[in-house]
Amino acid sequence: MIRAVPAAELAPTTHAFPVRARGLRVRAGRHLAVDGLDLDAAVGVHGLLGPNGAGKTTLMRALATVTRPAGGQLEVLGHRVHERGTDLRELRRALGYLPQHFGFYPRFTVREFVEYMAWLKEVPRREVAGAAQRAVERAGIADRADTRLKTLSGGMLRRAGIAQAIVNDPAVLLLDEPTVGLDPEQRLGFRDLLRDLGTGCCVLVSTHLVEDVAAACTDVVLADAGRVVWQGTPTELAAAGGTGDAGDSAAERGYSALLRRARQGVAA
Ligand SMILES: Nc1ncnc2c1ncn2[C@@H]1O[C@H](COP(=O)(O)OP(=O)(O)OP(=O)(O)O)[C@@H](O)[C@H]1O
Repeated sequence: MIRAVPAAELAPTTHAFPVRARGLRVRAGRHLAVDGLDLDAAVGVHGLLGPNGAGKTTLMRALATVTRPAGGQLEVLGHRVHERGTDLRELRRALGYLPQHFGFYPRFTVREFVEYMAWLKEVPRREVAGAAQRAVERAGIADRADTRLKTLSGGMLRRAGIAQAIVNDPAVLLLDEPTVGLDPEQRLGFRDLLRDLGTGCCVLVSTHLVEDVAAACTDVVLADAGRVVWQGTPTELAAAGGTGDAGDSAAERGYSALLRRARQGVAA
């Protein structure tokens, strides 16, 4: 007898939450910079906000599998990152990561750099050139693709960093302060790119620019002292503040109010 195979069994593996953390702890040096963090992140754009030292970069590094968790659970695309012995190679092929500070060979051109990263991500050899071209176009740096990295401005270098992060069409994309150094026009363009990327990918973007999050993210994650203290939509963020809260916009006032309430809750 022939059994009808449900479509779900034929579909590629999908995860309701490509990123799941429970009680996650991650060290930065000797300091527990992430300490008891819970997070569920679905496909979409998640804006990670929080004051200096909240643990955003340390969380990104754990998600990127650069730093092993010190405790708790972290699952990325179903891979149990917290477990010793987990083979992370397959997961790394499906990740894109723009670190806060990234190293590069200054004599490489943008294209060479992006192709090199495609090769490291094990993009099939015959697809590397096309994937790199698409990535530099999406990141808005195609016209400088054959320029050496060492001659680029800070903003252009950031774009090259974004191009290398998306060259493998990642399922989880981690962008640590991607708008640093971008001028206002570039930032507006970057918001469009974020919205576009978030349609099929779980994007986590850390930034201090509350306005970028309000404009381009589907979800806001507020971190403080190594934990997620609030998660909601940009509309909910904007509605959380009042006239007495610090900030130049509704989103900024919401940010101030939520952080204050979280700290009062901790202190109570
Ligand atoms: N190598 C290290 N050794 C000791 N402490 C560290 C180290 N790196 C980071 N820290 C501390 O860990 C905490 C979290 O740092 P992290 O860089 O993750 O925060 P962040 O939210 O990304 O901050 P920022 O917004 O300033 O980038 C900070 O208090 C920082 O001083």
